[in-house]
Amino acid sequence: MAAPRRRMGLEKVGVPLLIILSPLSALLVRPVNWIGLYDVGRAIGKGNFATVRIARHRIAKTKVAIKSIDVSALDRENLVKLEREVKIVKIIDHPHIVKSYEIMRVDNMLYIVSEYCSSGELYETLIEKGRVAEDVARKWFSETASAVSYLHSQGIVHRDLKAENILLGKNSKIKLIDFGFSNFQTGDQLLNTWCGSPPYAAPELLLGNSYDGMKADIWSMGVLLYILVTGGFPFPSDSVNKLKRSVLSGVVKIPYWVSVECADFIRKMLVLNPGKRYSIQNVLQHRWMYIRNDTTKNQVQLLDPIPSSSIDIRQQCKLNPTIMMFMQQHGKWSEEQIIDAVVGRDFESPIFATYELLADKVKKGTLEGTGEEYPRRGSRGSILSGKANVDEQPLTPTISAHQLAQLNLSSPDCDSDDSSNSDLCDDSPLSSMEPQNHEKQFGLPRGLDVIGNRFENRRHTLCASEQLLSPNMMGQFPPPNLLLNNFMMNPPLGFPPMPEGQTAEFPLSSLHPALATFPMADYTKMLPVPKNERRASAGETLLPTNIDLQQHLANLSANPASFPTVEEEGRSYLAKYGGKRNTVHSLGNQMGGGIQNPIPRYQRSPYSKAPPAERRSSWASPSLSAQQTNHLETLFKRALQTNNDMSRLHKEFKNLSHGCAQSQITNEGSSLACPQISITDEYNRQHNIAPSASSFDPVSIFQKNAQEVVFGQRPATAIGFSSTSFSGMSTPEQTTRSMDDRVRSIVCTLPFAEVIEELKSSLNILKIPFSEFHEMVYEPQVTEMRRLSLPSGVEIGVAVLPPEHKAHVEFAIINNDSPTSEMLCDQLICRLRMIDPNWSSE
Ligand SMILES: Nc1ncnc2c1ncn2[C@@H]1O[C@H](COP(=O)(O)OP(=O)(O)OP(=O)(O)O)[C@@H](O)[C@H]1O
Repeated sequence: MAAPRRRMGLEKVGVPLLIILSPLSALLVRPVNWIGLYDVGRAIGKGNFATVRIARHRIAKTKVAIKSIDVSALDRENLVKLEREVKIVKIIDHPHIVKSYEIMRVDNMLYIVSEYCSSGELYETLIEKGRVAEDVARKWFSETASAVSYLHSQGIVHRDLKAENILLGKNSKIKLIDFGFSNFQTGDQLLNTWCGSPPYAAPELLLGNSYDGMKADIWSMGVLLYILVTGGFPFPSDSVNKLKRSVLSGVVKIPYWVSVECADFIRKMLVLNPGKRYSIQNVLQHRWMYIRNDTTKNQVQLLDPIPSSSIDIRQQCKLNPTIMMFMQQHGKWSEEQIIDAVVGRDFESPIFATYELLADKVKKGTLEGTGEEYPRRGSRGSILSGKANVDEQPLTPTISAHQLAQLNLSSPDCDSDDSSNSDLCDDSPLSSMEPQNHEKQFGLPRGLDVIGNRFENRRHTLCASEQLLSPNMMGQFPPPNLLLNNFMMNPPLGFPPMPEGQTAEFPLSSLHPALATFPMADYTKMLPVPKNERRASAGETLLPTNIDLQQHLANLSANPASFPTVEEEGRSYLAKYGGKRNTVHSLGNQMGGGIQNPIPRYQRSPYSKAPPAERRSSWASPSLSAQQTNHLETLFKRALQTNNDMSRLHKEFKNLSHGCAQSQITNEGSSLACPQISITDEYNRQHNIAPSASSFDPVSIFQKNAQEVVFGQRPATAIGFSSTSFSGMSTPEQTTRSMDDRVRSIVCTLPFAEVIEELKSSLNILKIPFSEFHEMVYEPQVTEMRRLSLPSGVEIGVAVLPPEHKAHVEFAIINNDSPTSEMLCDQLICRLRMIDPNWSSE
């Protein structure tokens, strides 16, 4: 039963501060809710094997986050990862990476103490607020890029970059966390271990190839930026196989509201071929990062090169005498002890952590105007002389111990400043734990009733021995897809073949001699575990290797499932979570604890807050229902399985089209919602097909390249059959349409802006309200399109299109049969013709 809820202050520890600080008394007296020099409060996060709790350092009075891991629950791969994480967090130091202060090992538990970020995960913010404006995205993304740049410059790859691993600190400052999958990578070295979260995984990882971890990080950054500016995943899918297929199709659909520069930037990061994908240097230099002056200023500041070893620089500095004195008084440590720990960067010593926490406090004091310079760790010189290398005259005005005390040693009662223990004395059950040993308090899996509701939906990163693919999912490989097959048989540059056996990337023995005796796992041989063990992000064995994939493709099932559209995902997401602050995950660890969340994280699409108008990706192509789309897709796939027997497909489409006339297969009852072939803009671009080319014959393209037809995944995408030539504009979901009399087109020779002005003023004169939307046409370069949307269901699109680069204007009546709409279109066309004698019709 959960302990009674009551507010809990530090005084509940019940042991005088000085006694607590004595190392001896710490051994003898172990109050119920502390570890080392920290008073521990509620849980603020939960991973697969870790629980993260807020805590407060007793001397510095700084809030910290303590990640506790029960090492005895880890298998050897996770043990290796944990030790690697420990090694990496000790050496990294960057303003946009969560700073670690201390590593504690007590019995079976390992504790990582780090800077506390008060504003939660970026992911939660996105779920709460939906997509963000590009300016905000730019700030967050550039801070992330700055952190990644630093890591790469240190030869470290993160390998699990995602919105869930980005926290927001004070002033919405980005702080990167979770180095559980990080590793070192030097030169041209390739990595083999599968790490990360499927929606963020680079294609080379999805294929199980060796990969360049830095380029894989860039792919994840591309996904991150996409999510920031669209609120949805670039490759929405409900299984890893579908995700893989979607990623490998090479199609990245970017909603019209995303700026040209940003769309270009995203595409440069989401390049299939890692050899051609942006590097972090390219990322930092992309023009989108410098669009606004005020942000540019920030960028320069943020992206200033961080010294490759900031630690070296620190070591040239002196220890801050005030802090030293303060520590000697309050911590009862000798000068030598402090110097040894600080200069030696002994993360396993509370002295080092105390110094660092105090130094950061003082630094904060500087920011608040105390004039103090950043006090740094001491130099070895003082140790050689047997004396602290402490300035008699401290560096620039140093705050006094008294000031420091005032700054940091606020009352232990709950208050609102950083040093407050308000989070420690919350009324969560953990704060009022019953007396028990600290292992129980920290490490063992607890029921969610104890942890608190926030974690019901907590997501995890998957580890090596966990798995994502249920046997079911493994059986759902798609039908032979030409693109995918080609890709695998002839991997493009930079996709080396999968090695026969994979090896661990980190020498076990360098972590601990005993680890060298562990047999290494052959990650390729791991078996799938049941579906209910699925995790949100995946470890080494979660995806089949290249070889597995080919095997699966050879044995592929004839039962392909369909893609849900983003719209569908968004709808079901909203229906389930209705804009509430919810994060979703599949909880539980391998040891058996936890709750199963019904929806894996990669399945979700936080396509939440865009107004309905914005969710429409194509201005004049009404959507088919999910069922209709599924049906059409099934027809298509069946045709593929019968050796491209298109005649049957044609026949079936014809039947479907008949139904269409009676509005039986439409959403809106409009004949325009009849099934049509959707051939993406990417397809057209690749094949240099101009939208107005009369030779464009979707049927023959469909027949010849049936396997290359990409089924859209976004709203308003239609697939189907049409035998007439294409007419009209290329939209993100370019749809072939018949020359329906409900669609009128005209090509003007006037400048784009003038055409728009004329249309708008005509509508104003006619007192017809309209909404104006800026959209992008991919034709073949990205071109701006303006859409005027009338409540009566008339949509007007204007774009300057090649080859003549003239303003194409298209009028479509999308959801009514009213003759007034047709008259209105005629009237508007008439006005355009009057002002443009050189107009032509399409
Ligand atoms: N420094 C911190 N400040 C505030 N919250 C934190 C901090 N570190 C971690 N958290 C919270 O705890 C959660 C789990 O932390 P972390 O990702 O490091 O654990 P993990 O075991 O590696 O998780 P996973 O299994 O998902 O990889 C985070 O998502 C975050 O919400």
